[in-house]
Amino acid sequence: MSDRSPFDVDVITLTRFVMEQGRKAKGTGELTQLLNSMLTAIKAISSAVRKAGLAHMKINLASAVNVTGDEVKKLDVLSNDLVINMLQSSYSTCILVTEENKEAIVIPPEKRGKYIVCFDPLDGSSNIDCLAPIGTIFAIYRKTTEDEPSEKDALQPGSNIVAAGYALYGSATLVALTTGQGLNCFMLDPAVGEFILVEKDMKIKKKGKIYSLNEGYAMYFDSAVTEYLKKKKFPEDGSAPYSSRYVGSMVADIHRTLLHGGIFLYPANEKSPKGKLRLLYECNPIAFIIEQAGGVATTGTQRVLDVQPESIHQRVPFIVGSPEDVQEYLTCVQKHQKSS
Ligand SMILES: O=P(O)(O)OC[C@H]1O[C@](O)(COP(=O)(O)O)[C@@H](O)[C@@H]1O
Ligand SMILES: [Mg+2]
Ligand SMILES: [Mg+2]
Ligand SMILES: [Mg+2]
Repeated sequence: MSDRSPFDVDVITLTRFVMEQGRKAKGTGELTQLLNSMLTAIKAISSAVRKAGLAHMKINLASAVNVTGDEVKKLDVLSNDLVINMLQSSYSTCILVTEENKEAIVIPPEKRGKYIVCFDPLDGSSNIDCLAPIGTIFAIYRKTTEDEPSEKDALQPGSNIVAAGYALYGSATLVALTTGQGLNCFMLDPAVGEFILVEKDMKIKKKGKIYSLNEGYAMYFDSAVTEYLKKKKFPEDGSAPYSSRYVGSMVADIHRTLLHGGIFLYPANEKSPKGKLRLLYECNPIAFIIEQAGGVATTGTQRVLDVQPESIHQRVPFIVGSPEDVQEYLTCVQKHQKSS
């Protein structure tokens, strides 16, 4: 049909994209199975997120808190169950690590595959009730040992990631996905129930004009963060001050940073000496994604993807974004390290 037709009859769907990547990699198809199962869970979560208000799913579970001390709202639990069930039935995973389960989940032998998935089923849960954007984050690793699968298999540095992605449930539902050959974005077409390729090989700007962090903790920030923020608000070189944007859902803040450039910070502070964000299912996947787009992700003292994890819910300080912006922050860190 002519390319002026309103209906694209050769549209690149995420399912098609994943199959093509799998063919190129001459793989067994197991990663394709895994990614398609993850996408089914994301579509179901997207549908639940959009119905939550009507289905009274936002009623807080009074007493429920998860292992990292977050109050667990019903949508968190539903999203967690969806991802676990879809991944378990994909016959491609052996270990699952999720924010909502204290222990790693060991897949029964008869359903096992070679992949480990670390995921945050619902990111930004404090924003569910006010209908602000929320997301899902995942990172996929290969099992590297022959012995019985255990939590240890998930304690790999982020540099071992095979594939990583996030879903953003905003004004539309978007999936950003990389299998290590660049970052691609797909938008859900609810009429078709498929994710359509909208941004190929996405790259972040070298430098942006937006900084993003929760300034409510300013009295707890260290001197490097305090100095960095002062430079953004009162530039000494006569340039315009940066804008401040903070949604409080990391996926939303990261996607804006990817699109417009700039820097996102969840640094260590007096109240949270390791920061708040978790290495395995928040910082590593986002760091992998940002590096695929030409950005930088640091703990302030080392590249995030080089951190050797010691426990599955460990937290790290997380500073990520445009290379020149992150470098300017690191210069402040080095200056204050020298003077301390
Ligand atoms: O409210 P704070 O301290 O600024 O923390 C906001 C951060 O907490 C989070 O909501 C933590 O993620 P979860 O909602 O998955 O626990 C991030 O999405 C967000 O960046
Ligand atoms: Mg939480
Ligand atoms: Mg989260
Ligand atoms: Mg979460």
